Amino acid sequence: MTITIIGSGKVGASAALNCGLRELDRDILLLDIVQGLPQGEAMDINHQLSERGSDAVARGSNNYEDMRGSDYVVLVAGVGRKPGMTRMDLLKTNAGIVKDVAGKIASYAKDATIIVVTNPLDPMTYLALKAIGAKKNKVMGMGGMLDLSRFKSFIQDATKISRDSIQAMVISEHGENMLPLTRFSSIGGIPLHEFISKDKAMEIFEKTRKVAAEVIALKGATVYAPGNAVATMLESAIRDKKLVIPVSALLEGEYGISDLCIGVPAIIGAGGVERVIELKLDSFEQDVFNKGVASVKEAIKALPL
Ligand SMILES: NC(=O)c1ccc[n+]([C@@H]2O[C@H](COP(=O)([O-])OP(=O)(O)OC[C@H]3O[C@@H](n4cnc5c(N)ncnc54)[C@H](O)[C@@H]3O)[C@@H](O)[C@H]2O)c1
Ligand SMILES: O=C(O)C[C@H](O)C(=O)O
Repeated sequence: MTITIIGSGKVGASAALNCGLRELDRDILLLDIVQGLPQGEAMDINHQLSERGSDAVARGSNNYEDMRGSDYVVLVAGVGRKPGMTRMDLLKTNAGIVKDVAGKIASYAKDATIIVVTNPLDPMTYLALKAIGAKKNKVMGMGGMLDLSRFKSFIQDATKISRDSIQAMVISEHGENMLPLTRFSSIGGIPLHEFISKDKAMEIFEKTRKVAAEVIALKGATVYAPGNAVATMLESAIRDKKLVIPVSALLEGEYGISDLCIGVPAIIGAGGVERVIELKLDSFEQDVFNKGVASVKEAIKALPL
């Protein structure tokens, strides 16, 4: 079995390290167009893995043929946003890269389970799915899983209760219309609203939506949490854990939406996206979700399909 990570920059390398630490696979292949980068990252990662007793081995390559027959592929090639930009501002540049990489995946690992990370996440997930010609359950975007980790960290900050007891959900666009669902979040199974006021919940809602831009303004990119989020999704698929996590998935009637990828809760197992879970949204939540759908729909119109 092989996990191939296409794009060995900051997030690709972090994803490889997190996969290695969890020993999700013995063979982790890092690919990139920059000579030396994936090879150097693989060496550095292996030095840490050997000290941690993990038998996973990373290798680096600039040759797409090396990914032939990979079972899991992470597509994280592309540019990141600069301070002041939205993720959607990357649409044109990254669509070209994702289309090109999707062609390689179609040639060498068409049947793989694919996790898309490149931004803007929801349109890129849709583009990859269509350009690869993969089955819809085999392609999912990583966005909500990362938003969720931020949301949980703000809940912990507000309540000072163990992160282990916090359950939360974030859906909709991984972008300007992100929807942290305070109503579907809980601590120890007890609704979040028993612990924090409505005002505090609203404050956390806004912080979750904006915090990635804050990290980018401070250090240039988000790195560790995205790498971990990718590994959590892969772990659920590889170990058939059937975690309920938010992923960008192709909707075909769920939430009244068709032919569009957007963040929704789903069961992730050996079959990939095994089931999309539909939630009954209230009017405020539905309004944000509708805006997310409209934004992704508009972006899809501009894709090189
Ligand atoms: N979905 C999310 O939650 C999430 C989180 C973090 C970052 N991202 C996105 O992930 C992408 C990568 O971020 P990063 O910080 O790792 O960027 P980075 O610049 O550090 O790395 C990107 C890498 O992609 C490589 N690349 C470009 N074109 C390629 C191609 N055709 N084939 C192979 N490799 C290619 C580059 O050489 C570079 O090494 C960005 O679009 C960023 O916005 C998404
Ligand atoms: O915010 C970004 O541009 C990167 C990524 O989507 C994130 O949420 O960390």
